Amino acid sequence: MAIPNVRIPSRQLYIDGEWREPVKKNRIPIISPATEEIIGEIPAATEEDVDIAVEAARRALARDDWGSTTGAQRAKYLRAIAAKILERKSELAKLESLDCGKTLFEAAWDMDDVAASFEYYADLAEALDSKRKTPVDLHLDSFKTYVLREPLGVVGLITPWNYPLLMATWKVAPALAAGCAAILKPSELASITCLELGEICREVGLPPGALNILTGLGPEAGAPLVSHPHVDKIAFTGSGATGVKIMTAAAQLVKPVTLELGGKSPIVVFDDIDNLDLAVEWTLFGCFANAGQVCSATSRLILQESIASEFLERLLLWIKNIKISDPLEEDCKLGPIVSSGQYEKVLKFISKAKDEGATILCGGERPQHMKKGYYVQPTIITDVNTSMEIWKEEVFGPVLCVKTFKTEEEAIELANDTKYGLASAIMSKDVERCERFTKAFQTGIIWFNCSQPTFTQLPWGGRKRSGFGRDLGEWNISKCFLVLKWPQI
Ligand SMILES: NC(=O)C1=CN([C@@H]2O[C@H](COP(=O)(O)OP(=O)(O)OC[C@H]3O[C@@H](n4cnc5c(N)ncnc54)[C@H](O)[C@@H]3O)[C@@H](O)[C@H]2O)C=CC1
Ligand code: BAL
Ligand code: NA
Repeated sequence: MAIPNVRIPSRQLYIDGEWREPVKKNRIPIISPATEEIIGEIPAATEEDVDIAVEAARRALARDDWGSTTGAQRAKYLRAIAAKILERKSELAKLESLDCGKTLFEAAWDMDDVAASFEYYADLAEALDSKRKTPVDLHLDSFKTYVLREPLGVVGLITPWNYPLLMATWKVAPALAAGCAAILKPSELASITCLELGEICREVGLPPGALNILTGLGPEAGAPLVSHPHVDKIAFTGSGATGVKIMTAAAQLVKPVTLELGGKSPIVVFDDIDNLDLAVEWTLFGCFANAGQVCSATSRLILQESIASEFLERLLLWIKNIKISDPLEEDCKLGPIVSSGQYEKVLKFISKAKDEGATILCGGERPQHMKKGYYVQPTIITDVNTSMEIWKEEVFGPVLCVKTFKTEEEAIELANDTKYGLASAIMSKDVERCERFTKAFQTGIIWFNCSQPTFTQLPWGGRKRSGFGRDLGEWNISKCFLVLKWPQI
């Protein structure tokens, strides 16, 4: 099978509209998750570069060419970025796939979503112009006022590796639509396409400093951004542990944060489903898409006892059709885990589950035909109890754990038996029951008879330890990147 060729561009940090070598000249190797070979390198920013980028962002806000733009003017830049993404879609998808190991098919999907997000926030930027000033009637002759919506200022956007360019876009597009100046810090494990976003911004003539892109390590490039006194807000997607560090550091400056921290989401399957195979397909997609490296992956299957054995048999049949290969190969359905560290972590979760007495129904190991690369077989774990680590902790790999239930009450209790609250799914043909679950599920996102479809118009985010704040939708702009004030006139 021919693997498509693509050149990895050599880039510097994107600061003030230009490529700029990191002050300390450090670089980080890019390791292919499919071959374990070094395939390039990215610049590694440190505190010194953060200072330079923050100054560039502040200057952009002070300059008319960015700081005094209307929403309609900013929408033009966003649309131009969307058009360039689509123009380079096939190359960007290949770069994404090479960098983080996701299948080429899924990477191409991501690029469509990236372009659609920029388009969507272009529409919202235009709509902002008429909402900038909202008169409020105080029913008084002596006092008049209005509420003014302004960009929040300089915002730091710290993003993960599972959907590298898409997760960056979910924050960059609304920040620019609102008129903020942004500093994006992508994950050191997958930064290639985010650097290409810098090139695209340069090509479309986005005013210098409006978006700056600092690649580098979390503690060296992310932490100084969080503690910088002139960064007005941090929006973060990633692990709970890093979320806690960010919130703690930001609290010292009373800096607002939004946190999207993943989860351990349930998929509850009732015995009244019409189409067993369709439910099986959604269950597999919900847990194994992107090799399970999805914050909203429905990785706890809660299955009605009466159909459990038949459902599991079908899962096992379907799982055999999942093609595991180099993610750039056509028809690949499951690529590698992003890095050796994450790969080891996933295997450790599986071996701990075994030690705690669970049964590995299938998978659990490296696929024998893949000699190199961080591949893990799609894995189903049964005989799980609620005190086991595999039930409680986010694996971020292709690992599904299963528990059965008899009654609806029991299903609800199991579904909510988690510290997380990002997403949940229910499979049942009983519409009223689905409605009851809408209320019962303690999560921000709820799917009926499917798992994972995501829409740019709808708020994305969690409850409990999955964090707070929302990406996507109009709430993202209004709550994260705009600030309200009112003058008495
Ligand atoms: N919610 C989600 O979508 C994601 C959840 N995760 C979870 O996190 C686990 C570990 O993955 P990691 O790559 O280590 O995630 P991470 O949370 O450490 O990384 C996310 C981002 O935070 C940055 N970062 C790390 N330490 C920082 C600090 N002290 N200050 C500021 N920024 C910092 C990283 O450089 C990266 O850009 C995964 O196994 C998974 O469970 C990982 C990626 C995405
Ligand atoms: N479906 C994309 C959301 C995430 O994993 O962060
Ligand atoms: Na990578």
